[in-house]
Amino acid sequence: MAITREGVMEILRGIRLPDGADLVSRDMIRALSIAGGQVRFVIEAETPEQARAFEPARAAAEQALRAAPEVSDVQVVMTAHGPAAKAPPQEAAPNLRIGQHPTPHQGGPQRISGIDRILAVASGKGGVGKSTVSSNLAVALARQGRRVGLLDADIYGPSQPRMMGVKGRPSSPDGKSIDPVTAHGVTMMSLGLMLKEDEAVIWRGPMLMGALQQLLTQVNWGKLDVLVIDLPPGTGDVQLTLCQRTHLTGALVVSTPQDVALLDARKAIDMFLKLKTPILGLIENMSSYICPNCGHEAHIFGHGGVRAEAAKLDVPFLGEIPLSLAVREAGDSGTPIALGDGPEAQAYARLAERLIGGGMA
Ligand SMILES: Nc1ncnc2c1ncn2[C@@H]1O[C@H](COP(=O)(O)OP(=O)(O)OP(=O)(O)O)[C@@H](O)[C@H]1O
Repeated sequence: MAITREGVMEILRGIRLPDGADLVSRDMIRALSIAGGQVRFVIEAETPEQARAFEPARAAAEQALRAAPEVSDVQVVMTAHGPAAKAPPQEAAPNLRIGQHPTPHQGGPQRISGIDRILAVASGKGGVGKSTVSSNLAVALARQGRRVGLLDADIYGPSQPRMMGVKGRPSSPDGKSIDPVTAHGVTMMSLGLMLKEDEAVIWRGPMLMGALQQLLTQVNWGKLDVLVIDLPPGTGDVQLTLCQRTHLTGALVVSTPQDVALLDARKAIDMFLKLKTPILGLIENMSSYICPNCGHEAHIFGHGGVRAEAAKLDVPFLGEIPLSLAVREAGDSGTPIALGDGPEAQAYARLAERLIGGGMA
């Protein structure tokens, strides 16, 4: 018989932290997944120091679960929040307004204080997996010890709250600045958290630019090694404003391998070239499909198109992410696949390693 969620929690209640509390009463367990006898979850500490102090508890949790007869394999990952405070579950300051006209701007692209690098994740075409890549890349970078922020700038269709499993409004201590939320070791902010569910954004360009400016400058990001920005698809106002006003380390362009997506990816690349934003590379998403039943590999959207395009345009090819049901399910359930250890998580770990190795993250 497989172990249940309650069974796992019961075992974890027995693991004492240095101050006598336990992992469950402290609400530190995230992304618990039980598949057959395999148990995986994340322990989310509040600071890197706390993560270090709680390491013996992580090891004890793994050992205690392994000893359970219904459990065949255990993986427990410890992640730490950035320095930003965890937001209380409800109520932002009622007088905080998101969506305003932008303030006048002089001079070239500005740096954001406390943030060392900014990566913009872009795509020419909608639905190619840009938001999925952004959240998973953020998680993979955090797992490799980076202090990571994730800004959902997909203002018309913010999907990061769902993909990162975050609910509730961020708080604002003074009606001007906004405390971001944290999830899976990543500090994050999305316009989706400031809107009521089902509320549509019906702003014109200037309001959009003002909202983006607020999200970049009024959020208490704390010290970050890297901020990942999930852009809206295409080549519109948000991209233009971001590249002109903010000092970006560079852009990562996500595409699926088929020609129609590549055509639009080329337009996005052309835009970044014109705006003099470095293109750090192309990522092929939904690259190949491995049937979970028989292991057959199928190339539903083709394969290798993005690598070939990168060679043609003389920009780096950063890697392939397979098309898999697990990626979609993980995104829908708010526990990005990069938290696990399967082939998709490994693809993201390689991508993160490559960016860190190149000084880009
Ligand atoms: N590698 C993958 N395998 C399977 N499903 C995927 C993969 N990547 C993304 N998806 C799924 O495809 C859908 C679209 O992905 P996502 O929202 O990330 O795309 P997007 O490019 O950000 O879209 P939008 O243009 O709406 O912002 C989601 O349901 C997501 O879970």
